[in-house]
Amino acid sequence: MTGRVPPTTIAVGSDYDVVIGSGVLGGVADLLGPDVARVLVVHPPTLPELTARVAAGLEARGVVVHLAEVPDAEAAKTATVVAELWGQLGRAGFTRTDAVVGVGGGTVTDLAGFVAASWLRGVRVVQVPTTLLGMVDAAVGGKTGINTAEGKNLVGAFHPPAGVLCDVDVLETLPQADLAAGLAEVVKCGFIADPVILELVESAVAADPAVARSAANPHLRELIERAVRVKAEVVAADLKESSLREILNYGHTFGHAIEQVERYTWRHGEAISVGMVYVAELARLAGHLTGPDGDALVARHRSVLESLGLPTRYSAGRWDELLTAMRRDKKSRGSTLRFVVLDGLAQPARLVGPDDVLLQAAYGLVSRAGQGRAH
Ligand SMILES: NC(=O)c1ccc[n+]([C@@H]2O[C@H](COP(=O)([O-])OP(=O)(O)OC[C@H]3O[C@@H](n4cnc5c(N)ncnc54)[C@H](O)[C@@H]3O)[C@@H](O)[C@H]2O)c1
Ligand SMILES: O=C(O)C(=O)C[C@@H](O)[C@H](O)[C@H](O)COP(=O)(O)O
Ligand SMILES: [Zn+2]
Repeated sequence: MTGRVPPTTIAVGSDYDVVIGSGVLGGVADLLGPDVARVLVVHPPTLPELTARVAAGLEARGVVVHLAEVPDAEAAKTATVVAELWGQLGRAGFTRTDAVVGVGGGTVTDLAGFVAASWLRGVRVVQVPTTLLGMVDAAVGGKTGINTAEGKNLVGAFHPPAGVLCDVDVLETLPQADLAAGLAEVVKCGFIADPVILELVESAVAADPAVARSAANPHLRELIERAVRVKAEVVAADLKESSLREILNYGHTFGHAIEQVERYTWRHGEAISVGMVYVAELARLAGHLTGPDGDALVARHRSVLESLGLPTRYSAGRWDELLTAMRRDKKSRGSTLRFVVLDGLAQPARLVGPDDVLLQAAYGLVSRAGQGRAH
């Protein structure tokens, strides 16, 4: 895929680097610092070989490795799992010079980051994302967290990693649906900040739609780098989401609600795909997207996402549950819902407290009786 291309390093402000390339996994030990004696490697059950490679690399540098296998996917992001990992760290005597390494998709990097943020009030974490979504989004930016029964990512901390290593070779084994889910967050970066991303996706789809949705997408490396650059720039300016960072949450108010209502049986990127179409429709109804250009931009959301095999519709008849979940969105202020919308391509804005009639009308435009993930 990207075999001979040298690694690219993208700095997140002056805090840490995201390294993207082929065979970059060996860099984990260098990011942990000279004092580290113990490392907890948090990993899913699906990646035994990759985990063993990371562990062997650390052991070769004299580090004592403790492996923590956690449940796959969203089941990892629970208080129960966090408490188990705290127990493991305590029994092994982890001190402030020791560290956590997250090897896995976004669920693992969110969990590992939160465990590192909370242990002894903060130890070093190095993130080794193994999904496209983890590389372009979850592992970058220091947002860590877990879910509670009441909603998505309701408990967490801002805890930037010491570094992020994105080894693009590992994407070869990623299931196609997970690759496409990662592309949803890449496309998000295209709509909020970097339209070249959309052009690259559209040209790959025009050449071969099946290839465009796979790790063989000829633009994949550039897409990863562009999405990471968008995120790095935003996060460097506003780590704690006082304002600008909210744009990375485009499509997430409705998307997170779908995830919760569906009890996390939808992939995050799939839910965010529908969420982006929802908020594009809402922006049009609320007068943020107007005229033929506005119509075309809403249509482009559907065409790009559907061309990648991503869902753009959600079942009808779930409005009350969705609204309850949306009210717990972190962008809400009191009982006022706030959405990231577009005033145009790469022109993010905020929609504050839209009328319930508009909210529900936008739902009508993305829902169809009896349809779940179908387009
Ligand atoms: N912190 C943030 O800023 C941020 C940003 C975006 C998303 N997220 C979170 O990320 C999570 C979604 O992450 P995800 O899409 O990576 O899902 P995931 O972590 O569930 O991984 C998807 C699936 O791929 C498998 N997998 C991982 N790497 C693989 C590989 N190389 N080969 C084969 N299989 C592999 C996993 O075992 C899992 O079954 C959500 O919880 C979301 O909330 C966080
Ligand atoms: O980094 C951010 O900020 C984001 O919002 C990126 C999102 O893609 C990501 O899903 C994030 O975890 C959502 O955060 P939340 O604050 O809405 O839980
Ligand atoms: Zn997301």
